[in-house]
Amino acid sequence: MQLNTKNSFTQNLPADPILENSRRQVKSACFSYVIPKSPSQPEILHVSRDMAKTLGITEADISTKAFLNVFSGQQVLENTRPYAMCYGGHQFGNWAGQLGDGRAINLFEVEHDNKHWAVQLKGAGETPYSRTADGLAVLRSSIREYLCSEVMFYLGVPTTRALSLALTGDDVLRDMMYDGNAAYEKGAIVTRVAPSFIRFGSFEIFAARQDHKTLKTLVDYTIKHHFPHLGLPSKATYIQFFAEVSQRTLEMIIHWQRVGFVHGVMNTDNMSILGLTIDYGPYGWLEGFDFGWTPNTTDNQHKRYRYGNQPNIGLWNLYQLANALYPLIEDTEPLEDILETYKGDFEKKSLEMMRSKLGLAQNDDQDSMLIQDLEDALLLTETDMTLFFRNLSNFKKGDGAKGLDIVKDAFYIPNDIADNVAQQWRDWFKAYDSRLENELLSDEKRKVNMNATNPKYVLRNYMAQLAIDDANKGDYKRIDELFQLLKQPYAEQPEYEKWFAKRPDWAKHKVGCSMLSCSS
Ligand SMILES: Nc1ncnc2c1ncn2[C@@H]1O[C@H](COP(=O)(O)OP(=O)(O)OP(=O)(O)O)[C@@H](O)[C@H]1O
Ligand SMILES: [Mg+2]
Repeated sequence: MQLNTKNSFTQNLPADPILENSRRQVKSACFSYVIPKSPSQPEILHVSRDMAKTLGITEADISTKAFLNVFSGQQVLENTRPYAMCYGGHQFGNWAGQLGDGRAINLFEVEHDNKHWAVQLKGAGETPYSRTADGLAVLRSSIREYLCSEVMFYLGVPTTRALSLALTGDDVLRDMMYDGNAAYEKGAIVTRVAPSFIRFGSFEIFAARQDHKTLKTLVDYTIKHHFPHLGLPSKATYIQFFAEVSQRTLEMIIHWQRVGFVHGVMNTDNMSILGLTIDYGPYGWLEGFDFGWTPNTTDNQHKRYRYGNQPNIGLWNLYQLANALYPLIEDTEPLEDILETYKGDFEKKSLEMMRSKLGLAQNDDQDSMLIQDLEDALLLTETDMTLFFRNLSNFKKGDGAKGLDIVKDAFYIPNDIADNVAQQWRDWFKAYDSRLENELLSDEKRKVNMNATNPKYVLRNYMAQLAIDDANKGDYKRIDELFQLLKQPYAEQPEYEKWFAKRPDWAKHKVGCSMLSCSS
């Protein structure tokens, strides 16, 4: 395996001088050197071929001992030096102090085809940032992270990627529902890839410690390496930097809303500075369309990170980042303007996104009303988001009276739609139908456009759980089946039609399907 490795992060940023792998507060440094734990019986379960190719890893490389060793933490490549990054974060609205890579270990960077990637193992053992935990990850959460990050990529959502999923051969103790029933589970490692894993919390930690020198070093590094088009460091450049991060964050969240993805733990330590979805923990996919839904049981009470609140939380998190950058800018006004812009852009971009889901290429002043009425109707009875929007593309001009039949499959209890609900839907379809009269595209063309924005297949919560249940029994075929299916989430793929269906009844209240804890 010939990788064109680089070490720009460690070469350009201050290192923790202590080399011992013990838990500690790390000051004035962006990272600590650390060696991954040696797995006792590593095994590669799945590899993302596209991702491998992007890094310059060939098909032949994938089956080598070197590939297994490097991406299970067994072997450190020559001329590379693994490290864990220091960051802090606001968790559920409160400053949590130093967090850092407690179980992520960066291996190296790779340059290939003029692109620069950071490669890291998640679950490869303890680091100075592990606090009270073990640095490990279990198979169930690793399958979820591995599949979902690649699925998001194929859905066109900005995201960190995954290269491989490996078993370590070691058991890991977890109390999955935090109810005193701890049990051993299989340990696993996901190799993650992104241009950078720097988070909002990477900056917050230095601002909180009033270490403005290291803060500036990290901001300048980030701009030079990841936002080079913004130019040399200056106050104006820092403001531009914040504006671009805001924009990217908003764009990412609008994509989440489009596909029905609920992140589940939008703490500032889980916000990428590049606007990539990061940390696939207790995330979930909407089944019934519901602004109030979150899969994360830890957040059950306040539902801070519910579907409908994600854009607001994006803004809240950007406030924290603005506070962290303030010492370098010393002027609140431009930062406040950018946050105001986020609010306006959010309205604009949500409307654009919903228009595209409805196949509306023209602008009409009444569209926000039409969309509001649709959202009201979707909330009346449990209505599957993915099925609804996908089936809506079969609607043809003049179909007003048939609308309900066209989307009927999306209702969880189709035979039990109350008269007033049915009436509300009929009214909505009538309005939609007359709105379509302003559209210039043919029914066929509109359908093509809608199907490019409304996925036919997503990683439904129960689908990942089926793959996990099989994997816990030693059968890994379902991981590959879902991987292959979700590489083309917008394509019809008739051979996979069985996955174009509502959540089955058994999954409604099952742990791992509708409920997820942070235990991973
Ligand atoms: N098993 C663990 N061992 C050590 N540290 C952990 C463990 N699980 C979580 N942490 C740490 O707790 C903090 C919050 O955890 P969170 O669940 O957001 O992250 P994560 O899933 O471990 O990682 P990432 O954000 O890199 O995807 C992070 O600092 C993380 O490294
Ligand atoms: Mg995290």
